[in-house]
Amino acid sequence: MPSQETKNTLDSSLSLSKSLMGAPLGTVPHKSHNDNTKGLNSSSSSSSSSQYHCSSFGDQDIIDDYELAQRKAAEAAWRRYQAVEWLQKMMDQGASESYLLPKQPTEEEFSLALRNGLILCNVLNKVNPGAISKVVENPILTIQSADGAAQSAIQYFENMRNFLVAVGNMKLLTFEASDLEKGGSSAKVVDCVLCLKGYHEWKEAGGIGVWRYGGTVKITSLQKESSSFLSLICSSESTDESIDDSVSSNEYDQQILEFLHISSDILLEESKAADALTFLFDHFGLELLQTYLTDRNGFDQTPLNTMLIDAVLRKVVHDFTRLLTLHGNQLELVLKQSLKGDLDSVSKAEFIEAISKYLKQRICGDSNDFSKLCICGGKSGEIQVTSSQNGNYLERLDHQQKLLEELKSAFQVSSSDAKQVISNWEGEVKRLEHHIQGLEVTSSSYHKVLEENRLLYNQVQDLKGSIRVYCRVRPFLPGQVSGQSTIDYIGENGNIMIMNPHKQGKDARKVFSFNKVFGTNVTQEEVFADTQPLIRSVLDGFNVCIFAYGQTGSGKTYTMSGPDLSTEGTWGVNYRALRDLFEISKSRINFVSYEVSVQMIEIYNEQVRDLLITDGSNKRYPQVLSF
Ligand SMILES: Nc1ncnc2c1ncn2[C@@H]1O[C@H](COP(=O)(O)OP(=O)(O)OP(=O)(O)O)[C@@H](O)[C@H]1O
Repeated sequence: MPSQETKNTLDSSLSLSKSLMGAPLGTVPHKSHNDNTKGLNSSSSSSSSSQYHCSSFGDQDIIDDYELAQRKAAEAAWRRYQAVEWLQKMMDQGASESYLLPKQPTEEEFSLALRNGLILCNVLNKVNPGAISKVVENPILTIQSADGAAQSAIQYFENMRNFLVAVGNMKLLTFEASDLEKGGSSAKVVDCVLCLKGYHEWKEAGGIGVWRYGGTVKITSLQKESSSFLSLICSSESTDESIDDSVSSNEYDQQILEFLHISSDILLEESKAADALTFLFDHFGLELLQTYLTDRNGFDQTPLNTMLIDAVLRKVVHDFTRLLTLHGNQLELVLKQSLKGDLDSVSKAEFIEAISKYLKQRICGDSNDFSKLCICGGKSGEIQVTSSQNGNYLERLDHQQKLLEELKSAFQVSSSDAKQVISNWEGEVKRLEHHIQGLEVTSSSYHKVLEENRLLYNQVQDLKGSIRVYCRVRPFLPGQVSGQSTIDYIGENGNIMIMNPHKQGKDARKVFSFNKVFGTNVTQEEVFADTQPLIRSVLDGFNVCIFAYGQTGSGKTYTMSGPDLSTEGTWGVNYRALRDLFEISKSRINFVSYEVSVQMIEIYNEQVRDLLITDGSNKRYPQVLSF
């Protein structure tokens, strides 16, 4: 990096460059200035004193010239630093040749380091792999001294020649091998390196569009002897040459370069413009081709051959080029008119304003007048076709625009409907959620109540007595002699008074107590009513046993089974109990799963008999007595 003082000098040089853009051209410094980087600090300070000294004498021209020369020297050094910085960056860290190139070399150091061509060839091979197939590696002698360099002249000449040929083939800025010798123009070498750097950066960025060095000129072969504008602005500034009147044209070119200084943003815009032109050609050029190929004269079946295809393609390109040329000419005419033909003293701002004005005119007035600019082989008919096609496109575009609007409004209606439905559903879901929560609360409280009820219910059953004895009085059977009944009295509290007609006095009557006594006229339903609550207790997990006891013919079977199974009204306790059992278990099916099994046995004469046996064996179980 330059020292602070040097940097200040460079900065001031740059700001001077800007201020020169609007300055009258042709001012030439009279004093030469030796471009020595290491002498920049001293030259900077000495120039300050000189400037002060000269101005005290009032010779402003001399001051300006000297200042300009100083600025050019600083700028040349700055460019050289840039070139060196890039070369060092491109060389591998620790490469043998990297130490040859100091960070801020003098012009002589710069030339000496590059003279053997080794750095240049290796860097070029990195930018463009394989550009130089063989690089002669013999750098040691060249750096020792100028004599050493001479000893390896043959080797480095080969490198340099290969480098210059390769750079020339790439259409980049080049220089003469002698420019690296004493008295040569190292500035050209710097230009070549910076040109290579620019090319490398463009390639690294993807290589989009057409690469132009400095944003002004497409690099082709550089004609040194050419005095054309292009070659002039391509030629390098020679700050190490003596600055006198003979280089006034160089000064002029330099200032033009500064005037046309184009930033990287504009380069990007240029690239976009190239893309736009490609799009334009794809869109209109190829449409033009289709128009030419459309059959209008009944030659649809005419076979095409390479020659015809080439001719048609050439015509399309030719017509398209003419269209662009017409635009260019029109632009030139309008600009000249706008600038009133006074092109000798036009400022950049005026030129830009004229272009803006032209653009506005095109947008406001002429943009629809496409037919004027369309060239279809000079045939007015084709122009009309293009105009009508253009009209059709506009109609179609309008139609599609309307359809699009309709679709848009339909979509908005559907969208709002959908939103309404969604919001309704959300409301409904919330309502259901609320309802379910209520049901959950009710359900849980219901189960609590149910449990309480179950406990209380069974407590009641228990309080009624875990063992209950009921007495049922059988009526006289048909055909029985209806003599006097021994039943004297049946009380409500479960007492029954039995009368013995064969006895007298207090022994004639005896009172027996039961839980309840059923008279002769009691129905099967009434008898079961007292037993029924116990069935629910069974399903609540309590053990219940109901059995009938009595002498033969007393009515046990009648009470427990009933006289007629086909008549539900006469069903006894067993059937009614089973019916309730199934009904209650069915009502609890969502909460409890029950298994019901039935066994029917008879104990008679101290023998147990299975009454549900179906094989007719009349099986007995004397061993069951053990339970
Ligand atoms: N409450 C009643 N009302 C009308 N008839 C009855 C009643 N109880 C019993 N009977 C009748 O009395 C008769 C004897 O009854 P049942 O067969 O039920 O007696 P049992 O106690 O079962 O006799 P066993 O022990 O011999 O089997 C039957 O004809 C029956 O229909």
